[in-house]
Amino acid sequence: MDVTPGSTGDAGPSAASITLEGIRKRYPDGTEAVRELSLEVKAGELVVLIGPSGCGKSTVLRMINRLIEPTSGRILLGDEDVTRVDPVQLRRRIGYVIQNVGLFPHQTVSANVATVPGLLGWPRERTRRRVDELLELVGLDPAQFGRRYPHELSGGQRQRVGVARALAADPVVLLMDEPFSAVDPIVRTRLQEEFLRLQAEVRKTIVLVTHDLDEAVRLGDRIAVLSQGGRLEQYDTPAALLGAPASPFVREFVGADRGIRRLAVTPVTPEVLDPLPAGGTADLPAVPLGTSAYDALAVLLTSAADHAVVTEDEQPVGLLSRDRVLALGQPTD
Ligand SMILES: Nc1ncnc2c1ncn2[C@@H]1O[C@H](COP(=O)(O)OP(=O)(O)OP(=O)(O)O)[C@@H](O)[C@H]1O
Repeated sequence: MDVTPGSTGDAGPSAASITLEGIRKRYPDGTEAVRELSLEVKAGELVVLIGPSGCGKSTVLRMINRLIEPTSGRILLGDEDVTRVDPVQLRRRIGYVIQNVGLFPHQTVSANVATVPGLLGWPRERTRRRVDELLELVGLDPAQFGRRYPHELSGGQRQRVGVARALAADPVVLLMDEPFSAVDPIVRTRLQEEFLRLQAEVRKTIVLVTHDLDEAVRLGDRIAVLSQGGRLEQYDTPAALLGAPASPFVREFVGADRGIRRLAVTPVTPEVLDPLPAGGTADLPAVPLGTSAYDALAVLLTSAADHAVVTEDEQPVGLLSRDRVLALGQPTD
């Protein structure tokens, strides 16, 4: 697999779809961690696995890179059955990021990021260029951080090195198990935002496990909600999941404040606007079209107005009432 800068700009050869076909995992002690799960992740898509503790999320993730062998079922990367690939070779093509990063403590940041290129036998100069490129991509200056050791970094910086290391050999898939949970909430939000920017650039196929519904809603193109035994309760976009939970289990799981969460993922669109008043809109607060309903509501509450004027290219296009915004948070089921 070649790693030419610029070849990572779309979901072409640098990302592969993942298909789970009726996978099952029964541990030797008889625990049925995953009874039967089928799921398809498109190339370049970020899918979040979420569900209560012990429902089998990590087991599913680790079956994809064969750290855990499925008891039965098939897992395809693109159209290739992973159970027929040598597991060591497979793992070099799948980036894996875990909660406490798992950096090698006695190796520098650069050496950590160079791990997989080293295993693949890349020439030294190519590896060096790739390491610098990746450190820059995750927002760490190679000259400043490349020679440090993991203990000389903050938790957030370590996390970024973990992501850079996972991306080093341009994997076709990235698996992330609670990647942001070891840092405090403020750093966490910032890392999530940076990560979304990074994903917009590299467009990997990503499967991410989390306990945190806000994180799932913020990051996921689609969210798979699992219950005990790896049962798939719902597989949907964040807005659809929050707007129309498919079962009482999902409704309870997404919780009572889902209206607020829904506002955060619902943009203000022309359909919800009222016509502009004849008398002008001079005193009303303004929000651009496409703003989240959550941010629009915040503007209305802060200005104590009943309406905001919605703009496109700074031109007023309609009026948004507070009632209309609140209605956007109502479930559709
Ligand atoms: N090696 C093992 N042997 C036996 N049972 C196991 C093993 N590993 C995990 N399990 C069990 O399989 C089930 C699923 O575990 P898994 O770690 O996949 O869940 P999870 O959803 O990732 O949990 P958490 O959110 O708490 O990390 C649990 O009941 C767990 O106790």
